Amino acid sequence: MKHIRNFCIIAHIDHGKSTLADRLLEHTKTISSRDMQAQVLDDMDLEREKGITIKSHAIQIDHIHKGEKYTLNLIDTPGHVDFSYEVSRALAACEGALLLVDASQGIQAQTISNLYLALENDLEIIPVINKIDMEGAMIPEVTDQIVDLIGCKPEDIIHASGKSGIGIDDILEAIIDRIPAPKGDEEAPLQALIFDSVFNSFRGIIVYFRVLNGTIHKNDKIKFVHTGKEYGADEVGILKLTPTPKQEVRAGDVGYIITGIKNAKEVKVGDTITTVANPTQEIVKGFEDVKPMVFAGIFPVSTDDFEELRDCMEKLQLNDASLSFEPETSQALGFGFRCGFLGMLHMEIIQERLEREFNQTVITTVPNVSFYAYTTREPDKKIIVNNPTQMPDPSRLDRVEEPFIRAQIITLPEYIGNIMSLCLNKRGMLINQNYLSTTRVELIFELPLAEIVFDFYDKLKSNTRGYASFDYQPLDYRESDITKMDILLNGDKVDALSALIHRSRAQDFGRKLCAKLKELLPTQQFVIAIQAALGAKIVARETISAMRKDVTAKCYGGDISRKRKLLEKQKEGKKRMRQIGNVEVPQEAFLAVLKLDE
Ligand SMILES: Nc1nc2c(ncn2[C@@H]2O[C@H](COP(=O)(O)OP(=O)(O)OP(=O)(O)O)[C@@H](O)[C@H]2O)c(=O)[nH]1
Repeated sequence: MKHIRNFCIIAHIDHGKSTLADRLLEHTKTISSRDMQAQVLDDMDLEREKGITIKSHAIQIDHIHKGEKYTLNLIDTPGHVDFSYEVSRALAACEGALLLVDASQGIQAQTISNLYLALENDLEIIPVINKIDMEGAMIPEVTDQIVDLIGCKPEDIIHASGKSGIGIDDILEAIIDRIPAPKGDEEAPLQALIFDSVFNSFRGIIVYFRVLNGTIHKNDKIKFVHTGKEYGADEVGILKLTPTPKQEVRAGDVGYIITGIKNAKEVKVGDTITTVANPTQEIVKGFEDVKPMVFAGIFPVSTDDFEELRDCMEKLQLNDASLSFEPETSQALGFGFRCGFLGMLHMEIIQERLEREFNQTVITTVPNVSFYAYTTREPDKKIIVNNPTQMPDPSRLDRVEEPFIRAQIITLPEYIGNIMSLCLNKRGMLINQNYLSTTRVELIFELPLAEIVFDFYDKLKSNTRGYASFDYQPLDYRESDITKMDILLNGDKVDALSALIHRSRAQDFGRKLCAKLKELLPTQQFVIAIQAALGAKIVARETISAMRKDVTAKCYGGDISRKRKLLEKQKEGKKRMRQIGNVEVPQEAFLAVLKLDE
């Protein structure tokens, strides 16, 4: 165990984690140059296409240092704020973290939040200034920022470039010298923490764990403490580039196990594995349950596929413990699921994974945050509203509360004005303004979550020409004037298009939404009236006149790749469309809220 080091790489998004991981793997010959490809750990197609890490990835590196052989378990983690739950789980399996800071960008919002997560887990931090090969590298400035932030000495900071390979030896040496070896007793009863799992169509369910105490052997009879279920350890092993079977995995190490688990629900991330013969008395402290930030419905395009969709969602949940869902019925869309996501990017990824990995064609409905509502009859009883249809009728409604967040924005002083007007426009309040140096300022705002989940990040970027980073934490619930906006097509209310909105915005929102729907709904052989209503009051109206129908020309508004995708989908025989009354509604229309023009 003296020769094991478990570490992860944490950083703000795009500061170069995956590229640095590639260099570490290459340098230690974990991957031969023949197998090497850029961002080798990002093995999902989606990760490669988007150039972002979505999942944490574990891999074992063998490394000889001063004549002794070491085993280094590396866990690469995502940088985007939507995936910080992945990061916190990865941290629990490590004793140390490389904290990368891009030399041209300096410390950004997620550098700080990920650092705090690492410190909460008592990890040894190795600060690294990365991308020093870049022309815009500001090494002295970034050094000062890091020294200020973590209170280390300038000489503790390693200078590196994942691109050109500078500093890789120094990093390997620091991992071995500075990160403590794992503690634990190989002879004690088995205690292994499940930190991830995945459904593999050939092998079944693969569970990833970190052994804290004891040893897990092939063919051991094991038990999951939380569920109480017992299994045979058909295969145990370690995580090389591909899973590599072993006779045993000992305390301190990271590994995988394959058992005959059939039901995805039996595996819970954060659960403890022990043996039936010599069970541990202690449960490892698991992970906090994730709190979803955004809710939306996911419906099969054809109602017959509901059970199949449920099965796929359960399998996907194995690999993404932050996804939550429960059955929902919509008048317009039939049976589906109300799902909780960590953010909009997460929602998009889930939809894409369902389509790519599980071959499902789904419709996603208007996302909203979770509100609390109270009725006049029972003013103390909180009703959780994750779906506009759960909002009590206005005549019974006492009050509504909405979630607020604390946002931290780091930017250049010249953009303070733009950011102030953006945040005030989003019903935000400035709480603090703090100069980190003469060229960098940190702004703290309190904002309603509903105002930031959809397009805030994009707006922030465009208002600051990219010179702002952003992170947020949930704060509390505050009373607010939230109202339900209904959409009617030819006089029929379409529940899947309803939205919850602050009253001050409602009129304007209704008008824009009707205009957008007019663009997105295909013209049909009859007139379609689109109306927005607050209670019984119609606040906006648009009309689509009758015309001969041309599905692709109208509903995808000229976006070629979307159009091609639609055509492909149609070839497969399933359109992402729903017939509501006599109106055909394409997927895009359900998400029209996200595309409203300012
Ligand atoms: N010049 C230079 N560019 C780099 C270096 N390391 C990474 N990059 C570039 O920076 C971008 C982001 O790198 P990634 O390794 O994908 O960053 P990441 O932190 O893993 O991103 P996420 O996982 O999505 O958070 C890519 O375009 C890389 O080519 C470096 O050392 N020097």
